[in-house]
Amino acid sequence: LIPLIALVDNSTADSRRVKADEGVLSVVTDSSNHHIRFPTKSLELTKIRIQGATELCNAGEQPFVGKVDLREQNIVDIEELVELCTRMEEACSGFTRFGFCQILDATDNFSEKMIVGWGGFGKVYKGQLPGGLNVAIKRADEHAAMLEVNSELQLAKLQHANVIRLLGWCIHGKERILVYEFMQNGSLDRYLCG
Ligand SMILES: Nc1ncnc2c1ncn2[C@@H]1O[C@H](COP(=O)(O)OP(=O)(O)OP(=O)(O)O)[C@@H](O)[C@H]1O
Repeated sequence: LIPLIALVDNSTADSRRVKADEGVLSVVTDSSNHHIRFPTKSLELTKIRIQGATELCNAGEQPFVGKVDLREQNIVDIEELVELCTRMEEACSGFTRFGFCQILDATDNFSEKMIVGWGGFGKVYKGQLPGGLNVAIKRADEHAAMLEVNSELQLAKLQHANVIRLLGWCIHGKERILVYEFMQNGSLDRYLCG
């Protein structure tokens, strides 16, 4: 499981080499632009640098050794992915960023039996976090347009007693996942429409 992590700095002529800041892994991309070489084994890759900008994003913790083929990992466009992560970090600041492994654990590997509903965004799974908290995990369909993810996010940012609370999010490869508090009593439409 390789996450969406890259240090890609196109801001200078010798853009292939990305310098490390404190706590940030230094990587060198090869000429095909599809590989990222990790000069050393890192067990604590926690941040990414984007386009030479100063801001750093949490990028989860993953072990990496040597060379990673982004295409094999279904990460087709690393820049898009990095940009998406940045936007999510901005849009969802204050919300937890869940690791994909946490999501897999919580949903028993997206088991069918954990599905509680299906909406315009995609399937909704019931999950349980390690502390025992029940959550609703919304997994965007592969074809779900970015528009839907964004509008879901706009709604999620509303903080109100009568609006389901967004707890966090996860982006992994092509996966777009939102984690909400779980509503034990089901959907309102069941009460309204029977
Ligand atoms: N937080 C939650 N807790 C419990 N169940 C949920 C939660 N969120 C969604 N569900 C279940 O998943 C179903 C689909 O929800 P979702 O919000 O994705 O779509 P919708 O609002 O019903 O439709 P649309 O996305 O098309 O507007 C709901 O009808 C409900 O049964």
